[in-house]
Amino acid sequence: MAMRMLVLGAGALGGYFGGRAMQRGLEVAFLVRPARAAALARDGLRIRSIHGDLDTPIATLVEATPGFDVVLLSCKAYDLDAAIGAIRPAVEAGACVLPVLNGLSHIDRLNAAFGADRVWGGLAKCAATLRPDGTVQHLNDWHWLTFGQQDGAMDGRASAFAAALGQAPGLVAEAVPDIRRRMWEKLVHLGTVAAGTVLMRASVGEIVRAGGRGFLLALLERNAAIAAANGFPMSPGFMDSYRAMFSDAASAYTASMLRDLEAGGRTEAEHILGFLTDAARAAGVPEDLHAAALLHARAHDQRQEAKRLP
Ligand SMILES: NC(=O)C1=CN([C@@H]2O[C@H](COP(=O)(O)OP(=O)(O)OC[C@H]3O[C@@H](n4cnc5c(N)ncnc54)[C@H](OP(=O)(O)O)[C@@H]3O)[C@@H](O)[C@H]2O)C=CC1
Ligand SMILES: CC(C)(CO)C(=O)C(=O)O
Repeated sequence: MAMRMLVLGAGALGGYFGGRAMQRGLEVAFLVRPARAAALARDGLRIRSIHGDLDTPIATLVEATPGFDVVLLSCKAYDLDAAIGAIRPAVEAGACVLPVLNGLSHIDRLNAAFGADRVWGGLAKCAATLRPDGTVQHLNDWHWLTFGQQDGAMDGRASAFAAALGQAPGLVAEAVPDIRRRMWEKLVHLGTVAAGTVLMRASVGEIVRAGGRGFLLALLERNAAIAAANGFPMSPGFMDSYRAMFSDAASAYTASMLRDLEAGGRTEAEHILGFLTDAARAAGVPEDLHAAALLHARAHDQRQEAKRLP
């Protein structure tokens, strides 16, 4: 019998991974709020991607029901409390939660709500955005969904879910025994691109061409030092590949946080930059660059909330 997946949210990542899971034969329903439900009923799910477009009607729910194996949690961090309430009926009926949120601190909140045996670690290396017309736009060729049970077990439902999703262009799903380390690696990567591109309001290439390679590499080194202080040193190979990425003068790469800010949306500043600023302070790592990026995003969020954006 096909595995059943409930996706909370049909935004950029929820829409992308949910659509790919449908293509792989899983039974997928999207738990959405009324405005998105109405748009999806009218237009269906539309994905535009280098790995193939998708236009399909989808099943939506406005209240979670029992009967799912996995809940893909794909809200922004600032919506987490409401999302926990929304998925509770599915999780209490037996589903596991696979969060794709960036950052780390949501795991503790999910554990407190549902118990660690129901909550997997997870991360997405996939750049996507929801266009104003509701289309999910995949932005590059990254297509990795990585997850794992927190106890590291490789014989449980996480492995079965990875096998059901498979590994093919468009979506490479992998269950791993060391998801905490993988999430720290993602945070070192994301913390660099988010703090760097948000603070400078420019792409990696634009920052490098403006003379900011050292700024980006300082952020990378500091994020790696924070991870190491928390028990997760980055490997030399990891650091070499990300030093190269953050030195590329031709790169158009930006973080989803910069896209949110430029679209006039709210940012996940506290969840990502606030966490890293606190973690830098606790680890004795210089915090000034993170603190400046946090302040910049916080100030934007205040204007955004007060509807004072130009
Ligand atoms: N986009 C990217 O490239 C990447 C994003 N991430 C991380 O993934 C997470 C999701 O990001 P992204 O997909 O970009 O975000 P989006 O804003 O595109 O999508 C989030 C969706 O969650 C929905 N949502 C929020 N709360 C609820 C709720 N209570 N019930 C139903 N739906 C809800 C929103 O619906 P509504 O329309 O009703 O507001 C929205 O559609 C973030 O933590 C981000 O940092 C990680 C890797 C890459
Ligand atoms: C995968 C990555 C780093 C893509 O930029 C991301 O998570 C984000 O921008 O939020």
